[in-house]
Order: sequence, then structure tokens, then C-alpha cells
Amino acid sequence: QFHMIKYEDLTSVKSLGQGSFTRIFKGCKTDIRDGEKHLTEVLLKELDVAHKNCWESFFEAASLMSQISHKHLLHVYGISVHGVKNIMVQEFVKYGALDLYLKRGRSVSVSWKLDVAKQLASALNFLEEKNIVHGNICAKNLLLAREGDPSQGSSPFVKLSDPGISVAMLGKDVILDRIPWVAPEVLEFPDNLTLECDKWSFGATVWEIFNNGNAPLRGWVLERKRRFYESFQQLPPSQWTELADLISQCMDYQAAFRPSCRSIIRQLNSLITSDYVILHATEPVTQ
Ligand SMILES: N#Cc1ccc(Nc2nc(N)cc(-n3cnc(CCO)c3)n2)cc1
Repeated sequence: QFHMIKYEDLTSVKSLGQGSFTRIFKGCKTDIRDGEKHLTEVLLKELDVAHKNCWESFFEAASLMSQISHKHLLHVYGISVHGVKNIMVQEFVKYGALDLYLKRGRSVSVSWKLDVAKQLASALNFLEEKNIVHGNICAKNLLLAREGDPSQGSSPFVKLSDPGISVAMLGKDVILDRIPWVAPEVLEFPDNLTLECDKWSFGATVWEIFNNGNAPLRGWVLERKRRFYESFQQLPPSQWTELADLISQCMDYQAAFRPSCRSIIRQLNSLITSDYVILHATEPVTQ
């Protein structure tokens, strides 16, 4: 279901570190179109050999992203298999993962953050309309294509990355480690990812964005994370009550009570017009 890219048409330029079970490289793809040689800057996502057995799930994620197209969904050019190497070839998104961008201490305005949240909500709405579950919504999987001018509040532009290997393929410990992004019901039924699971993850991701990319429950051990769900705890609420309300609606332990994407977008729109935004034009950067 997707384009196969010849390994010899790819060159990797430099390593950019790793995602979970993958390593990522900045690279180049050459293709010949109407007799001309074209070079395209790409992101090469290589599945760790140790997780070679997950290659179906790895490529399923790629095919999900290449079957549909939306301005806030990452474009996947195709895949390349060469010996033990399984490589997903993606568009190179200029500023990389949003969590790292925010952690680098860029002071961005509240309206900048709301803009990003709204773009993610519209990508989720698009997937919901097609009844497609992403399964790994988090700030690390939000890629920043345009910075916008954070202080002038000129708008950023984000793209949702592929979900990677399905959480159902991974061990219990990986699922526990994804607390609080993974919906509570996924711990019991990892094979049954629903659209509601993405709503929960959306809530945790908005929390990250408004906490400057700092991970919620950062550094907690798995046992403590598990107890967080067992005792139905919520993330520390933002002092902006309307935002805290939206996050806790998304992170409702009863999946059926989580809001529709349309409701999420409506609530974000009313947040954007609230006076809190003007009062907190650029939050002081809290390290
Ligand atoms: N310094 C720097 C820098 C690094 C990366 C990019 N670009 C880019 N493009 C993509 N398509 C995907 C990713 N990416 C980043 N982390 C993951 C793993 C979690 O998904 C995926 N990064 C741009 C600048």
C-alpha cells in the first residue's frame, strides 16, 4: 500500500538521535523525474534491528500516513527495505519534535500554544472523520514545520508524525511507561485502540505544550505510574481553569465521556478569544 524506495536512491547525511525502537537520520532521496535528477531532503526513520519482528507494525504506521493526506499530517514518501534494514522515508520537517523545541526554552506565547493545540485537534478531527486511530499522540510526535514568531504570536505550523510501532505489539512495560499519554483502558485491552484513546492522549499533549515541553509525571517509576491510574488521579491542573477543564474532559477515565473533536475545537476557539490570552501574551519562561 505504499511506495517502495530503492536503498541506493537514499543517502543519510547525519544521525539525529532516536525515537522509540528507531533511529532517525537526516538524509537525501534522489529520484529521476522527466529525465531530470531531483534531490529531496528527507528524514530516514530506521527500525532497530532488535525490533525487526515489529516491521509489519512499523510499516503499517507508514502506510496509515501515506494513505491519507492532510496539511497537519506528516507526509511519508515510502519505505525502503535493504537486508536487515527497514527504513521509513518521511518529509524532513524543519524544526523537529515539538517537545525538544519547547524544552530548548523558546518562550512562546499562550496564543502560539493554543494555535498548536488547535492544529493537532484539526488533525485528530480529520482522523476521527475517517475512523482512523493514531495511537501515539504526544508532543514528541508533533513536528514543527514553521516557528512563527513566538513573541509576535505569528502562527507556528505543526504536523502529526506517524504513530510508530503499535502499543499492542510492545510489552506491558512500554505501555506503563507511556502513562499518562496512553488511555487507562489500553492497559487492560492493548489490542483495542479506539478514537477515544486519542482524545485522552490529546489532553496529555496539551498539558505538555502548556508546560513548556516538560513531560508529565517525568521520572516516575513504572509502579508509581501504574498507581496513578489505579487511583484515578489527574495531572496537576493549569491555573487557567478553562484550559484545565478541557484537559480533564479529555482525560476522563470513562472513555465515552471524553468530548468529540468538534467540541474540543469549539472549546479551543473560546479559549483563543478569552482575555487570559491577552493578559498572558508571553509567559515568563519557567525552567
Ligand atoms: N535539530 C534538529 C532537527 C531534528 C529533526 C528535524 N526534522 C524531523 N523531521 C521528521 N519528519 C521527523 C523528525 N523527528 C524528530 N524526532 C522524531 C522521533 C519522534 O517522532 C522524529 N524530525 C529537524 C531538525
